[in-house]
Amino acid sequence: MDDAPENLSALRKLMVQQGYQTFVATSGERALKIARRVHPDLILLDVMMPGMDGFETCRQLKSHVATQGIPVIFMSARTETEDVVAGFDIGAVDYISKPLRMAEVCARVRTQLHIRSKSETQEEQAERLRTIVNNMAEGLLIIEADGRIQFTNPACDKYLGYQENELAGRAISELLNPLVAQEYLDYFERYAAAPETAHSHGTREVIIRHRNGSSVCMDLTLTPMYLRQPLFIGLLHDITHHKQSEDALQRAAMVDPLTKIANRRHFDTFLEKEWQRSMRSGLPLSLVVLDVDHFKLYNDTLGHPAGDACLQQVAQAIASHALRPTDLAARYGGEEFVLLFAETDGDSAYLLAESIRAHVESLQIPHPRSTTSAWLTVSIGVATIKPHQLDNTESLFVAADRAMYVAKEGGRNQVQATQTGSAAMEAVKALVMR
Ligand SMILES: Nc1nc2c(ncn2[C@@H]2O[C@H](COP(=O)(O)OP(=O)(O)OP(=O)(O)O)[C@@H](O)[C@H]2O)c(=O)[nH]1
Repeated sequence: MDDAPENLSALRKLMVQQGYQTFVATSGERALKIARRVHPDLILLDVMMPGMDGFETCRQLKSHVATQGIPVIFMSARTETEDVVAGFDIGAVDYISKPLRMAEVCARVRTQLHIRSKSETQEEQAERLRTIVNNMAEGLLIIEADGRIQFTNPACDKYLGYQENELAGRAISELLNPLVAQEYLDYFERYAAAPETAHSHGTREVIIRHRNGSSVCMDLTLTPMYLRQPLFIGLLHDITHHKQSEDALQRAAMVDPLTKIANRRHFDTFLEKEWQRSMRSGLPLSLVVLDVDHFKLYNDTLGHPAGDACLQQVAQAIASHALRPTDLAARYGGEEFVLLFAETDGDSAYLLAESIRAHVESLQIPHPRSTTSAWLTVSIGVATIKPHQLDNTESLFVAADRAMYVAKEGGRNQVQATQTGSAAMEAVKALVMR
């Protein structure tokens, strides 16, 4: 922009020669209009103009959001320091003195365009990265070597229930369990001491404390980075849903579909665990085996679906007696149920078995053709053992089964118990006695 047409045409010619697309204006108003319309990469502004001068034009360019980013170079015969400083204060990027030396104009224009194109790419890149970080589904954390959180993205804040910037400055130990946090801190320290030798920490499943106190299960991928200082980029991936369905599947695999109490597989695992515990503690373990009396007859008389419903009722009654965390009731097969009472001696187990028997009888499930009772009944065998290294669970089952058959033969609807002692211990004792 210049009010002198000869200056304008000389400048235009020069710019066109350099390969720039050029627009000219002889007044501030016209220059503003063109600037808003074509959004040029650079504006050369004459300072002294009739009407709106160059400084005012520049002020207006800078006050308008669409034009404030366009670099302005002043051209003026007024080259006193205060004029030049005033030009820069208004927001110019350069100040060229008149009369113009065209080679100098070209050099200054080239420099400004170069700076602008570079800073634009940097800004664009930063903007792109910001958009990605703010919109990605994964939670992002930047952690410093001392375990302090430097930055979190919105997904991370959302997963963990925090406001924007609320996590910055906090320690990761506030989010993780102390052992896991210490493991990470040790890793950070190792990496900070020798960044070139340390390996990536990879991905692991962690339980993170939500702001509301609950726990969320997440995959945390940690990548070390050296950006003027050692930093750790954490990526959080929510696996709570995945975990829930995994847990549901696992639970389903432990439950008998008909009666909804533990299945045989679960019982065997449970027994194995309690057996080991009992060996360490020296406390007795009692196994109760129950079999529904004349159940074939029940099915034959009332039909298989009635048999199923009856098994469900019996299962619930039995399970209601497994009250302690060390007790477990399970359907072991067909119409056979088992209960484990850990840390329970023979007398207590007998009493428990007797109350289960009475409970089933009290359900008064009609069994029209039973020769034992008008109601459905169960026969129960109890075996108790203080297991030793050389014993196995099999022998406990055999003992309880035998007791159960004694109950069947003794007229059904009764409990029979056997104190097996420890078969292995008995064998050892027998050897010593010899
Ligand atoms: N309705 C139903 N019946 C089952 C199920 N599993 C096993 N049974 C039946 O349970 C019956 C078990 O019969 P038996 O082992 O001969 O013994 P019982 O008739 O109970 O007689 P005792 O044990 O001698 O008192 C069989 O007829 C099986 O078909 C089931 O899931 N549902």
